[in-house]
Amino acid sequence: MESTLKELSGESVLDLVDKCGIGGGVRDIYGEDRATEDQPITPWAISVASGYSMLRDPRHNKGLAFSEKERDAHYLKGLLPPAVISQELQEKRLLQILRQYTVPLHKYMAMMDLQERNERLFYKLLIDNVEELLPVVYTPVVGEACQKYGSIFRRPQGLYISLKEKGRILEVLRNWPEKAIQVIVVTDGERILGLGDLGCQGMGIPVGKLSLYTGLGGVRPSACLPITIDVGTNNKKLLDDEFYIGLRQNRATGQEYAELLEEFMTAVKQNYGEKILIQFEDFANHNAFDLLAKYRTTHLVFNDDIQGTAAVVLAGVVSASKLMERDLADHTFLFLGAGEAGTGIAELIALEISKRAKTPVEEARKKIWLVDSKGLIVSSRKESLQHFKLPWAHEHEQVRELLDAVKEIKPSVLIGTSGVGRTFTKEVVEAMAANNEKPLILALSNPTSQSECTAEEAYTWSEGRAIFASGSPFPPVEYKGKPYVSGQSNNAYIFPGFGLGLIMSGTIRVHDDLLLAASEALAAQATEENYAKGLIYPPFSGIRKISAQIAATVAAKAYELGLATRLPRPKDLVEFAHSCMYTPMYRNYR
Ligand SMILES: NC(=O)C1=CN([C@@H]2O[C@H](COP(=O)(O)OP(=O)(O)OC[C@H]3O[C@@H](n4cnc5c(N)ncnc54)[C@H](OP(=O)(O)O)[C@@H]3O)[C@@H](O)[C@H]2O)C=CC1
Ligand SMILES: CC(=O)C(=O)O
Ligand SMILES: [Mg+2]
Repeated sequence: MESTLKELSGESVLDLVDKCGIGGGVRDIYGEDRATEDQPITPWAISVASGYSMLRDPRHNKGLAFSEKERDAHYLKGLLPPAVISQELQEKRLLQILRQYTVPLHKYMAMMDLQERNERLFYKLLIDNVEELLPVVYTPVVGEACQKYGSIFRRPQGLYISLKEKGRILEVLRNWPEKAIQVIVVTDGERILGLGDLGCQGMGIPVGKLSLYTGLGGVRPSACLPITIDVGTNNKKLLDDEFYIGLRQNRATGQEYAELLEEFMTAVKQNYGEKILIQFEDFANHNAFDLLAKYRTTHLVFNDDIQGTAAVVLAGVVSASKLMERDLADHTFLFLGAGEAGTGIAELIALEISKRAKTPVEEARKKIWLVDSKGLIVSSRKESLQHFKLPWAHEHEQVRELLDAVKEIKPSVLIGTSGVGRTFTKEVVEAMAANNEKPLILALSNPTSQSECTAEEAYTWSEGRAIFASGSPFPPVEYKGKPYVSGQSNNAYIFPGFGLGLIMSGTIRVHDDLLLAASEALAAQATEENYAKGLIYPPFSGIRKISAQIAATVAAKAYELGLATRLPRPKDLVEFAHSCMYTPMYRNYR
């Protein structure tokens, strides 16, 4: 292997491991990413893959793109029809097939089949057509896929850890075939998008998020591990469903739950080391905040719903402020929904305002108001509020309805994080438009069915004046003959680049300043051209470049804070980020 790597890069294995492995960094010990398209690489497996097994291995399979030489050398003759076609042509054919499906779930299933069959083609298709395919492998369609996961189940993806494995979690982790894991996305399935408790069927979410780690952030697929922790479900419909794939019992809670999670967190570190990144995803808030608080000082963890969402929304608000010609500190914010996303965003906005104005964060919080299922969060409710709502319990009389809260508080920014669809009614949007020349309205709940309002509603009810973005995408809208393109305010803008930045710098802990850095990097990517169209985020079509910028900015901040362990610090972090990114082009096999 050493000579192969030397040929490829002119460096020894030790040089490479030193550069990319020890002390963090993206490992490329097989030289796959360094090889140019015309340089041959070895298709490493436990043994050299060949013949039929090579065709069945999604990491090496190229289908009809195997050359004559490769077919000869790897015992593929006769296993493929005679035609040799390029990856580009394969991509064209697949796109045509996908576009023929009229049912979105069928597109999702076709994409999952492709991922299982030919990994590089899957990622090439996704990267080249990200705006078209993001809604398929991610929200909204992944939501429906999770709801029907048992019925559409074909081959298992990811690792399932259930209560049955208590006491043996390390053993289960070791069953996973890849050893050099760098990022885990884990859920317990209790709050899947805005669809509630989907138990073990939440697996679609870590699988989808990790596809984006690779497609959008360039983290090697073999370094990604999706995990679902199955402690049961309280979803009666699923428990009664004969095709349900999870444990058929109500959720474990309290000590039983905490012990399983503790064993999991310990086993992950034992198996993969200190620098394994663990992303908590779609846990219910009664566990999410506690897990984050418990493990943020001992593990490299972050909660995407609380922290990733906060970074992307802060970036959107900063961009929108330019369009609104206002300072961040001059806004008044009102949230519908005071859970993970709502309070996470609120806290990061307050932190940014306090840093900019050099005022205490408590002062900055006073301009931010939240409404939960019981109404406006006010100080007279303090006795019964969950701990994460307490900082937002300002002095005010009780207000039950969102519309009344909008009229009383007169926010310039309205953010929906309730998980309940159609809650930004015509009256609510009209009230926002009555108080603001350009109201900023963010309907963040996913999937589309749970969006607080549609793009069309936001533009029509505000007479074309709203600046609007949503968690799941909406098609362009025409209002009074004028086209309106809305943005997608989704943590997918942040977590792939954020994770890459942590990994490539060997960062050992997540600090709030890293989230602020990621947010700033994203906001800086929005251009005048985007603003002119009313867009507060750059389009997803440029996401790999955006992710590299985010990764570099996050890594730079991590070095500054002394949290990065990959030394020496690369001089040009943007260039380093690009060089670390997985590219999905086929490689030639010797
Ligand atoms: N766009 C993005 O990137 C992201 C979007 N989201 C979306 O945000 C939504 C919420 O997620 P998350 O914060 O984690 O969920 P949580 O369960 O933590 O919070 C939901 C909040 O909404 C409140 N709520 C529920 N129903 C109503 C109602 N009818 N009126 C007013 N408030 C209500 C709840 O009130 P109470 O506390 O009283 O129960 C709670 O405060 C989901 O749909 C999710 O998909 C989440 C993360 C990222
Ligand atoms: C986007 C996301 O993370 C959510 O809706 O939960
Ligand atoms: Mg989520």
